[in-house]
Amino acid sequence: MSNEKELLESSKKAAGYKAVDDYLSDGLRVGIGSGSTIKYVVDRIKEKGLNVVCVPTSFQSTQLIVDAGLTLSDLSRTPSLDITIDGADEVDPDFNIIKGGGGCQLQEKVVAYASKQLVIVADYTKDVKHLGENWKKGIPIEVIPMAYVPVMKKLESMSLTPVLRMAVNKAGPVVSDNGNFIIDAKFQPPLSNIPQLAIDIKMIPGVVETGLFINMAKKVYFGQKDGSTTSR
Ligand SMILES: O=C[C@H](O)[C@H](O)[C@H](O)COP(=O)(O)O
Repeated sequence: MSNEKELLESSKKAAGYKAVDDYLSDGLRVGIGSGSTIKYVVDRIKEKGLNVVCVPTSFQSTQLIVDAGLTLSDLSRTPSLDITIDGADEVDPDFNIIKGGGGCQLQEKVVAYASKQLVIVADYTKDVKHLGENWKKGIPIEVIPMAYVPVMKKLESMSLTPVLRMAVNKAGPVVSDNGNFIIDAKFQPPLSNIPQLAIDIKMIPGVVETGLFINMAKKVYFGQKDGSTTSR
């Protein structure tokens, strides 16, 4: 691993460990987010031997929980959660968040909404003044397949630049855990009125969910290069 990659990994680990240490205890019902930082949350839960019930937010998250030997549940059995810990692609000072770099934003938002609180864990590159400062891939938007062309046209009329997310080791588009497509709506920062933009995108017929998480997280941990964490 290059030095920069190592620093990034240790910052993810720092954030994941700190959130578990500060927020989790035996008996809690916990939403487990998705992405590379969440791996460290699961590692820490396992390391501490915490007796928690885990509800996943993706296929990847389910695998992490199962592989770690933690108790797996779902929203049918455990519809109310004490807390969800999840990653982020970017967080601005108003706690507007972009998620969905891994295409998991739909289940992540459903699980976060079922939780009393959402705690975000992220590396130092995600801590920004304006959304789009470091994250250049746009706002991930999950759409039903038959609607993707008109949804893209509508997004264009909203001054966004939509791109259908393509698979890497498969021909054609990425298919989400829910059988849908993902459009990445690129934008020129800074965005204005992000809460309204989130509503406007969500209102387009065919859109299932957006990766804009507004007013959902109250606490964010950013891992730093030296292995410490900052929070807000
Ligand atoms: O779809 C993916 C999720 O929203 C992730 O939580 C987000 O992309 C951050 O992932 P990572 O921890 O790998 O940066």
